[in-house]
Amino acid sequence: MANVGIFVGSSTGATQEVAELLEEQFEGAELINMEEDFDDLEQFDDFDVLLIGSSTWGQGDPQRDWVDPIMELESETPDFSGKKVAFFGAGDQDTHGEEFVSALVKFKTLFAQLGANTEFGYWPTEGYTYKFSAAEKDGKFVGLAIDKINQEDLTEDRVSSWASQLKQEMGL
Ligand SMILES: Cc1cc2nc3c(=O)[nH]c(=O)nc-3n(C[C@H](O)[C@H](O)[C@H](O)COP(=O)(O)O)c2cc1C
Repeated sequence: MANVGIFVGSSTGATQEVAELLEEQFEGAELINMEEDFDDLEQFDDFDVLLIGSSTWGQGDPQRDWVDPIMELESETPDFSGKKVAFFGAGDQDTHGEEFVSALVKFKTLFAQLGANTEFGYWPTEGYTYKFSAAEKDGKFVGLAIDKINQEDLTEDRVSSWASQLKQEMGL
């Protein structure tokens, strides 16, 4: 099995919870919390597969623990060609439905610019009610959208189906 690294930024634990569920699904995966475990960009080198997790804040912004790593990725532009990358994150489609999980697209754009293959883990928008999401492309989210605040009961099923989908798409 490929080395899977799950990198997650989470302020109230919602995206962290998803990361932990994913860790159970991918045998041998390593979970890196961006606040507690992340020191430098070389940590991405250890993995063939990256699962990148971030909630959305402000006007569709990434979670705060990602701010510095994103700036470093943008300035140092490491070569991520050969890596398979997918994205997940929590949002609030009711109170923040004007930018629901919008941060996911920023990660997808960045990792694609670094040469990674990011065409994995598109997720249906059916079953969500939101006004707008920058993370919606051709009628699908560019990664797994989770809403712990309004749809917590759906989280486990969403995570396990997304994990099965990724295993198939990535050939894991
Ligand atoms: C000030 C504030 C701004 C937020 N902005 C957004 C947003 O733009 N889009 C969204 O989907 N959710 C937004 N949220 C909701 C959070 O993403 C949501 O609470 C999420 O579960 C937090 O996940 P975390 O605990 O993994 O950080 C916002 C919440 C707060 C308090």
